[in-house]
Amino acid sequence: MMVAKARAAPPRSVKWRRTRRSTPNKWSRGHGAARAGRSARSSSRFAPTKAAGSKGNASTSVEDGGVNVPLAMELWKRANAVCFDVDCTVCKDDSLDALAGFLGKKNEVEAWTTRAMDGSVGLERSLEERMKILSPSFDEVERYLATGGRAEQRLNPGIVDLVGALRDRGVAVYLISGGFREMALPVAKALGLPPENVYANRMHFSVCDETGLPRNFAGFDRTEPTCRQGGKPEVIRDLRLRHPYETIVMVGDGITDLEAAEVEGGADAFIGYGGTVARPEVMKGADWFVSDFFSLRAELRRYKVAFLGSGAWACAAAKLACENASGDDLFDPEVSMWVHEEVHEGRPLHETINETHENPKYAKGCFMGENLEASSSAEDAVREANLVVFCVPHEFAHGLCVQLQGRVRPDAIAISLTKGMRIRPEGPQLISEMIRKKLGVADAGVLMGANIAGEIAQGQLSEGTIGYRILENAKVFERLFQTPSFIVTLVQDVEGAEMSGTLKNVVAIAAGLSDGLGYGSNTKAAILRQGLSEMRSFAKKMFPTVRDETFLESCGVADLVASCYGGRNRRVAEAFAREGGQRAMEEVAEDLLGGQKLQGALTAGEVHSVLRQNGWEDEFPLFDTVYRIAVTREIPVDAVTGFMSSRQSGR
Ligand SMILES: NC(=O)C1=CN([C@@H]2O[C@H](COP(=O)(O)OP(=O)(O)OC[C@H]3O[C@@H](n4cnc5c(N)ncnc54)[C@H](O)[C@@H]3O)[C@@H](O)[C@H]2O)C=CC1
Ligand SMILES: O=C(CO)COP(=O)(O)O
Repeated sequence: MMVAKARAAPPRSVKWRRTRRSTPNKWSRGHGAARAGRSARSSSRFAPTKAAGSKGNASTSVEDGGVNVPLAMELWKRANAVCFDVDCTVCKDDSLDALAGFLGKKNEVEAWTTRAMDGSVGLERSLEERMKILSPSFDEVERYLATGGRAEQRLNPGIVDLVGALRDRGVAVYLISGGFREMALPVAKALGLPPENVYANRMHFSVCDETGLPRNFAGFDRTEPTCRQGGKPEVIRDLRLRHPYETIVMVGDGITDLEAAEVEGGADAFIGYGGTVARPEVMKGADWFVSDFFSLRAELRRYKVAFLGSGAWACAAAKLACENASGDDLFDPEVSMWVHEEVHEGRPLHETINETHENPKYAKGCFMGENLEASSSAEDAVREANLVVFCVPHEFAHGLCVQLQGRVRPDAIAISLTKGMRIRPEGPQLISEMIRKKLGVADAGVLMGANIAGEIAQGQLSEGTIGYRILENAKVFERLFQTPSFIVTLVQDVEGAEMSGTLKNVVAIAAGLSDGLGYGSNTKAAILRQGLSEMRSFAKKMFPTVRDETFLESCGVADLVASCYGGRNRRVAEAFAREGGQRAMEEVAEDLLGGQKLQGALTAGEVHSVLRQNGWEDEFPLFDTVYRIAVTREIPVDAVTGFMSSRQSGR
């Protein structure tokens, strides 16, 4: 939650800015946010980066940076309203300076503009002095606007696109100018903004008695807040009263813009713009200082995706994500992937992946896309990510989460593709829950479903189910994974989806045993039926909120069918049964899977520990049987159909 603004309206002197308070909650967000203090986090993205340099009439070389870039970026991405200053921000020049140039009074006026913008005199005084010097007639203003002052030629590079992008995603855009409406309205028009979104001063003109037409300058409207110091925050406070905006960001080049984010009810973040003039006081005080609008555009709503894991499913899912990320403005096109380091054919695996964009050991033939960047460091892979896709075999999940504690952006949202659970003395924990808690991410859902990796890598039609808590986040992941051949459905049942995906691996072992024994379709159907029933009961005992309907989705019955006919658990169990259960299932898996990991046998052991702890073995005869055949090997392989006799005897 946001903390209240500590500072009252700033005094006229510029000195207050040097003693800006430092707020401890670096990552807070929401309505009425106090601007945060300097960030303790540092990363290549957040550290000041060299910008292309100042543009327009700027003379200083500009560095991007700011006192709290991560928070400002976050607020920028979630802003409901953005207020732009006009002169030297949206526009390459100051309209009064330009009008002065047109009237041959440039030097006198410019000196007063600079004094207002760097804060050495109050805005009202500066405006008064400049207008005294200019004193334009109505005709002169009109002629200026029709010639040198044409809005289209005054706009800074990138602003039209930026405003368009903001409006496309439903962000309200306002112009708040310390200049005059006469100059600001054509600018608003050029940006496609309605006049009511413009806050600026108004000129008065005397009226010719004979023609009734406006003639000479007769002062300006002193009731407009924009004509005085503290006027911009006043406008923003007023916007908040009239609209339910949770987050408002101010963008500008001057002290009066910075001030808009310094007071209670003002903007939640201030982005300093140095593309025209880079003012040292503004650079010093801005939450985020940029030298052009392109960096704001690039950051807008961009999700940076990182995959944790590089096995068969991780690679097939990354292929979907890379395809979408490269063509959808919502995402940063570069997708990073953590690769558990190993040497494959004499080379570090991540190097080979970076060269070929394919994982030759775990997902041969699955070209993920040129935009995939593999790394052997999990920390590096997630550093900039705000979308984390977790897909490691479940036995490695806890270790990886511990390793990454405090290394993931807290505003990140995660999705787990891992099928499995964690057993603790106090009971089972969903992997998604562990991710949320250990990694400290804002939300974690799951993507489950009938997703045999090789088939998805080939582009065969498949379905997936996203189990979510927060719909908005699920929609982002839907957009990341859905393709014409991978159809995603959303269910508000993380526990149901994740438990289904986890438990079906145990049933798939039973199906493989049945295949290995040479039984036909009827026996396998009985295993699937019993398995589905036990999956549902177990899931509900663990998590009472689990919904029956979830088992009818791809993550339920469809995954069960796919895995019991086509999966690795089935295949390994079949081979195990053919050998008469002579070797441990892990050994058989090692022979057959070339390093890929079997989840079903481990899960059978984990599920059994819960059954034993609660005395539930009899209620779950299939799960119990799989454990005794595949894990402890205490009963023969052909006991797999024993659950049928237990039904007969009413067990
Ligand atoms: N393969 C599939 O068709 C599907 C798999 N899943 C699930 O996805 C999860 C990941 O499976 P896959 O991507 O298929 O992997 P995989 O089984 O194909 O490959 C094993 C992965 O584990 C990594 N690894 C080995 N030692 C490790 C260690 N000490 N620490 C961390 N990682 C290590 C390997 O580098 C490799 O990336 C599993 O929970 C699985 O059930 C879900 C749907 C489909
Ligand atoms: O989860 C899977 C399919 O949805 C893959 O299962 P296997 O690990 O048994 O291949």
